Amino acid sequence: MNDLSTKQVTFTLSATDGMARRGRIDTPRGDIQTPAFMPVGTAGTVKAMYPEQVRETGADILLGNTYHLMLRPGAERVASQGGLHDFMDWQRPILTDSGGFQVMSLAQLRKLTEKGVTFRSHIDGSSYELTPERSIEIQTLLDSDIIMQLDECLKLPAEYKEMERAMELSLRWADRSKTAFNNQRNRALFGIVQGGDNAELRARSAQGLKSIGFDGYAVGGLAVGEPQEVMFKVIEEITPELPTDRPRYLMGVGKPDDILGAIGRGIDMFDCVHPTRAGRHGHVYTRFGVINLKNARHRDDSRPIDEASPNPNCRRWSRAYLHHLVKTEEILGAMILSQINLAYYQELVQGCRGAIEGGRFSDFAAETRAAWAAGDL
Ligand SMILES: CO[C@@H]1O[C@H](CNc2nc3cc4c(=O)[nH]c(N)nc4cc3[nH]2)[C@@H](O)[C@H]1O
Repeated sequence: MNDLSTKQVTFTLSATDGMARRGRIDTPRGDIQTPAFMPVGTAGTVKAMYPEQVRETGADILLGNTYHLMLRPGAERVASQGGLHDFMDWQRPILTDSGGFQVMSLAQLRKLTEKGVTFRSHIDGSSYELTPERSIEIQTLLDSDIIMQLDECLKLPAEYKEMERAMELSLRWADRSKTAFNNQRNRALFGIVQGGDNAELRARSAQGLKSIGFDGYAVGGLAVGEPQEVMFKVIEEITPELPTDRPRYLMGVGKPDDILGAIGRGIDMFDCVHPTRAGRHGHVYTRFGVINLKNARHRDDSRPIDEASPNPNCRRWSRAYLHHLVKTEEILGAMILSQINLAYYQELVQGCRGAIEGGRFSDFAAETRAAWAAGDL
């Protein structure tokens, strides 16, 4: 294992095309080509995938989830096993969220104070306290390469006063997170912009985070049920407020159309459970749009998913067989469709990277959307 303690995390912007950006994040465990899609490995596994299969789809980085790992098996236990990379045998970069989102969405009976959040586990009801300091400690115990501040993510729509309160609390927690991070150079700390769907609150949040100073800036508080146009409006208002020489990460997004639109509005990094969750539910993503393989119309269809796809799994089996696996809830169905969906997401962001380099992102986006619309599914 090389000495990770001396190398730094740095971002290099190599090309732009309108608001779209092409770059690279260098970390001690390898580099991340941006725009990047990060598969979600919630409990230390990208569901139904071997780590090497995740890599083969083209992923440079995956997500671990602080909330889930803090509950089971516990951050100290992962640390005693050598950290999350060795525990799951994924030796490339990992980004961990701070736990705040899942506390708000999964935990029971939580109490939010200035100090942090006390909550009861959704698994066994045991109680925990998550503070900005403890979240940094947990993510450091996991030996994560990119860690997130603890924040308060509000569901939308929300009242102005609520959005302001949560944004200002998140800013104070950003400051405490930065202090607790103690300027570790072998990993990065990202701040998270909050402020709901209010441009002025979002700008104040970005300004506050910039004055504290972070290695990257996430846009939080989105992909929480708001319409796509609301999400896009917030993004196009906030990205001009963010430093150009730091990565921008849109948390929890999204479907292919969301990702394409957000790249065109200046976002560099994405994560979403959608490709793997949809795969487990029989929905497969292709160049021609999404196919619901549960539908009976596939049961006699001998065609493969996409015979022109670079992914062998799109050519190997018939839709009839995949329909059968989905209907019988066979484990292999979840495995195959998760791999196909993750490979498609990587194909999409790889296409965006090349299009931005070639100054043809808007054409690429238009061609991609046209193929989705015209798809002979
Ligand atoms: C709507 O679909 C559900 O929602 C999630 C995706 N949407 C999402 N928005 C997020 C916002 C934040 C945030 O503001 N702060 C922090 N720290 N982490 C976040 C993580 C986020 N993930 C999926 O889990 C899915 O279940």
